[in-house]
Formats: sequence, C-alpha cells, structure tokens
Amino acid sequence: MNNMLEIKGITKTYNAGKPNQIEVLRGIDLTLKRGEVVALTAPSGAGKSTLLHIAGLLDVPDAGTVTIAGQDMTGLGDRRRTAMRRAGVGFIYQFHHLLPEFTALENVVLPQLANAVPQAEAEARAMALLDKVGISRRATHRPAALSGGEQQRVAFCRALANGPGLLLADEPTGNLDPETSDLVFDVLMELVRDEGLSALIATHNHELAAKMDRVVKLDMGQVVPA
Ligand SMILES: Nc1ncnc2c1ncn2[C@@H]1O[C@H](COP(=O)(O)OP(=O)(O)OP(=O)(O)O)[C@@H](O)[C@H]1O
Repeated sequence: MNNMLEIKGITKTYNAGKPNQIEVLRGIDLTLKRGEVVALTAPSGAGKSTLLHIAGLLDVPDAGTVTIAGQDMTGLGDRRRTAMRRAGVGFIYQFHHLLPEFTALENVVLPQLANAVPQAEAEARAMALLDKVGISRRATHRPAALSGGEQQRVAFCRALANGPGLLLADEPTGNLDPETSDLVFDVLMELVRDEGLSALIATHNHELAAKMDRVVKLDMGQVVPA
C-alpha cells in the first residue's frame, strides 16, 4: 500500500436537478503516494475547494471513491467519517479559523482531546509543534494577539496535532502579504517533510507550486495537463 490518497471517478453537482445546478467535479482521478507533496492549481471556481473537502472527508461526492491509507471511505456514516477525519487528515484553510477565546497552545491541544489523547501528552505534542514553527514563546497568547503569519503557523500545528498521514491545504498562505507568505510557506513545507506527510496543497502561486514534488491542474471540474 504505497498510496496515501486515492481518488477515483469523483463527481459532484450542487443543486442537482434544479435549473441552477452546477456540475463542479466531472470525474476526478488523483493519487498521492506516501510522502508526496502535490500542488493543486486551478482557476477560481474550478472546484478546488470542493475537491479538497471531499478528499478531506468534510463532504461526500455524488459518485466515485476516496481511499485514505488503504481504507475505502465510501459510504461511511457521518460519525465514522468524522472519526476517520479527526485521526487521519489534517486540514488547513486560507483563513486560520482558530478559536478566538483559546490560547495558541489550547487551539493545538483541543483536537487531541477530542481524539482521546490525555491532557499532558496533548500539551507536550502541542508545545513541540509550536516550537517547530518557531512560536512556542507565544503559546499562551490568544489568536488576536498574534500576527497573521503567526496565526497561520498555529493553524498548521492544529492541523498536525493528531499526527495525520495526510494533509490538505486550501491556499494556506493566500491571506498573507507576499513576503510573509513565502516565509510561512517554507515553515509549512519543512513541517510536512519533517513529519513525513503526504500533502495536497492548493495554491494560485506558481513559485510556491514549484517547491512541491508535482503539480496537478484542475479546470472545469477535470484534471488537465499541468
Ligand atoms: N454549497 C454550494 N452550493 C452551490 N454551489 C456551490 C457550493 N459550493 C461551491 N459552489 C460552486 O461550485 C463551484 C466550485 O466551487 P469551489 O469553491 O470548489 O471552487 P474553487 O476552485 O475552490 O474556487 P476559488 O479558487 O475561487 O476558491 C463554484 O461555481 C461555486 O460557486
């Protein structure tokens, strides 16, 4: 089992059967090998976020299969799908979505507690991750006291808190100024390589895409030559 993610024949239509229906994904096949880091590029509206949400078990396709670490995720009930996602998939959004009332450390601890990791162990893992991205000294600060780049680094740690094998990221540095974006992106790549993750990272930035192993291009709901 050499593949971390296998997507086969994925289709998705919003508002199916209605006059304003939108056929977003039209038969997507995509495979990520273990340890492979792949850039996903697409024009706006091509279905990139929809595909990432389906791959990350946040949404279900109309047809096709998603296999993660050799396990077929097709047809799982909501509860089981959530459990599989919590344990096996890390997701990073363009906007950090950190919980504002909790500190940086707590934001990285909480998903582990939801995954039944003991508190002390969760805190140790959270501190180690914050240290790796260079912000352990801000561990007790709330998100509002952190810069955009720092907030996003905390979000990276949160995504990796439960040690997933697969990381999915939807324009993870798209909200930052170009200089900060480059710096924070390098931190992310280091983290991904360090943790030995497979990652599918959506970006509009061709320089960032070039830092990854391979580029997959999506257009009009299909994979097209990059
Ligand atoms: N819940 C929904 N209901 C109806 N249409 C939707 C829904 N979610 C997305 N769409 C539509 O599906 C298409 C693809 O959306 P998606 O967010 O996957 O694109 P994207 O490639 O990520 O775009 P962007 O780069 O602009 O974020 C768009 O036309 C969008 O308007």
